[in-house]
Amino acid sequence: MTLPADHLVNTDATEPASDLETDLDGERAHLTASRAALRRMRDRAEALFSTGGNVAGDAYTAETLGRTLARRVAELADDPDTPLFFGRLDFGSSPAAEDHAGHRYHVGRRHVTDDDGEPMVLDWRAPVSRAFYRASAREPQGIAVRRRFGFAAGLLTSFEDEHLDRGEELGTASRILTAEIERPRVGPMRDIVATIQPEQDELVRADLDVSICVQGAPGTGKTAVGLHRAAYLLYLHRERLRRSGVLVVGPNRAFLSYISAVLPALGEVEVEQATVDDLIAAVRVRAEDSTAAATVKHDARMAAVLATALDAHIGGDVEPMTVPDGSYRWRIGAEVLRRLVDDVRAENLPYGTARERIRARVVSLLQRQSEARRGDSPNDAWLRRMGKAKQVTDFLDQVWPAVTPEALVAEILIDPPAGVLTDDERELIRWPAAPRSLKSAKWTTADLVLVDEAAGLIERRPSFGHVVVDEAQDLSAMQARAIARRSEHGSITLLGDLAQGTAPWAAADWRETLRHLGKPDAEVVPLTIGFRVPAAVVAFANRLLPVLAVDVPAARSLRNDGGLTIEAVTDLEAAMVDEVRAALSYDGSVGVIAADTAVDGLRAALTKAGIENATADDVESEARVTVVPASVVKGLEYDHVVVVEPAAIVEAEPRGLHRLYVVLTRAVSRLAVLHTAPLPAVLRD
Ligand SMILES: Nc1ncnc2c1ncn2[C@@H]1O[C@H](COP(=O)(O)OP(=O)(O)OP(=O)(O)O)[C@@H](O)[C@H]1O
Repeated sequence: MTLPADHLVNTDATEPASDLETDLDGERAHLTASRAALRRMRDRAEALFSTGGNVAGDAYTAETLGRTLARRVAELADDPDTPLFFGRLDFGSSPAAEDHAGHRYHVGRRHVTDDDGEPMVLDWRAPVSRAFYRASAREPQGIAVRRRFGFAAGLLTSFEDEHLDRGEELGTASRILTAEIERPRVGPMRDIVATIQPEQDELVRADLDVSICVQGAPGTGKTAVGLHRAAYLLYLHRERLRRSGVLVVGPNRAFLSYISAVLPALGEVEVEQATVDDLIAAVRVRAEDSTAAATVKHDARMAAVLATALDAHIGGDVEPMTVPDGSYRWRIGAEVLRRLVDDVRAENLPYGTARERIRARVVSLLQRQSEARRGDSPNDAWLRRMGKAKQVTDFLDQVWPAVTPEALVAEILIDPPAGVLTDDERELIRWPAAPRSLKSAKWTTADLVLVDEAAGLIERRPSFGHVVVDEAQDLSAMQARAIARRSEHGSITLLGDLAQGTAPWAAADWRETLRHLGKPDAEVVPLTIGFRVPAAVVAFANRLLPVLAVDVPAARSLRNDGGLTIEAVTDLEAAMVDEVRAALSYDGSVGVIAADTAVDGLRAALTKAGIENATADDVESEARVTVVPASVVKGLEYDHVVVVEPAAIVEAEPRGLHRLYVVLTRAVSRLAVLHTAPLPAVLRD
């Protein structure tokens, strides 16, 4: 197929159109050959997978091999709608080209090799591919020509060349980049591998042991950067991260559904994605706190309250111990036992680990006596029996009693200790009555952070190799500590925007959050190019910034298209239905955003008008219209956004203006604001 010349974009005006078409045909042939090679790779992997069980010696090896091969088969899946490659690098002959001088590489989503093992497509994460994202006219990094490909429905339709060796560079003026950014959104979030920008790439390719905090205005690609960094790190440190794991933390389930397809599309299927509450849910939530009570429970001082309360369990009176053992009786004096407890205490272990350490030391003292008397070493069964001996357990229960996380939290909620909290704060969190049992306790969402903190004091938990935390401005100190416990030996990518902080405890400065996360020295890096929100909409939303009391760097929108309408109406539902109908005449998704309490009414109005609509967490829905409560819209985006009654959104919560800022920055193309009540003063003309 030959395309008309205007489909071809090329910075080299000296090249005649027919040459460009020949070039394009050559690229299409390479695409077809690469797809065929990928299919052969997959066939081979599948054949290995089906025989893997026979060749592997034992069941364990067979299972491990099976898992590896199954993942390999999944990795090699070819999606006909996503291009196998999106770029090409032609290395020149300058010294910077090193071993690649004169070589040409296609860059894509995964490695594809021909039957001789020669690369046909390089994975975007490979070291050579870095130049695709970073090379510039000023620093060509050995590249003579960088080519970007334009695709439509899986078909290669155009390309753009930058002769970096001749000082040509398109940067954000690239038409292929612009088309990608302006492509209508449908369904879940997509990957951005073809168009990662240099400032983003620097973050994506940061080393595994580096923790970073990214502060970026709405739509600057923070989420995209975090997910691509996870994929990059998994590629580079596959074995290490498979053992320890990679975790992505998002603000709510609607957001997690929205981003859930990005990593699998990049071949990464083994990343855990969770909200903080999911991550720490150890008890069933059956009640809600007042905001004031929750704010106390999320305060960092609660860590000290719990630690002190736990410490108070240690150190009852020590009596000498006598343990019967057949015809023998072993004795340990009080002084020896007291010293043993003090020694373990000085080791600063988690409480439960320390209790077991004391048990082990007592058994070892008994063992020494037995060896001296019997002349041989006791077996494992004897050691276990001594460890469980009533006298040993009684001693432990006396000096270091077992405590469960729930019991410890219940203790401080039944009678909040004085010392750290003010009297008012203690009354706020006090349970009106002690529950009959821990099972029947009316735990709240905020109690989850307390139970998790208590669990962390009692038992150390395994650390992920890398944790990506999105919308991190809303983390409370206690939530940050919960994440710190899960990333103690790993690194963190923290993503957020202080201006979008809506939680009562939202961060005012990143250093504080980083300190609670145990990464006080992580660099705070700004992202400043906006890929989502059109400039006119950004300008409107930015009028709120001065009243949000945060110090954040301004961003520049790459989008000069799009539209903004603000309309005072008398019938909100009718006006909303009209707006949605108008939006449906364009391509792309439509999001209606309103105060949480208004959502059901708006959905009913749409349904009555015959317009199919869905909720934000229903990603399977075919409906183009989604009605989203303002409280869950963070991180999401729609081509057309209809915001209904901003005043109600602002009034619904203490940080309502921050919420409105989030709501107004969800639009990719058009934003319509409908109101009956006056807009907040700063938004009025
Ligand atoms: N380099 C890029 N090329 C193309 N599209 C991009 C690029 N970077 C980001 N985008 C797109 O811009 C949109 C916004 O990105 P993303 O959701 O990651 O921003 P964000 O900073 O997390 O926003 P928010 O603050 O609202 O959560 C997404 O559709 C994303 O795919």
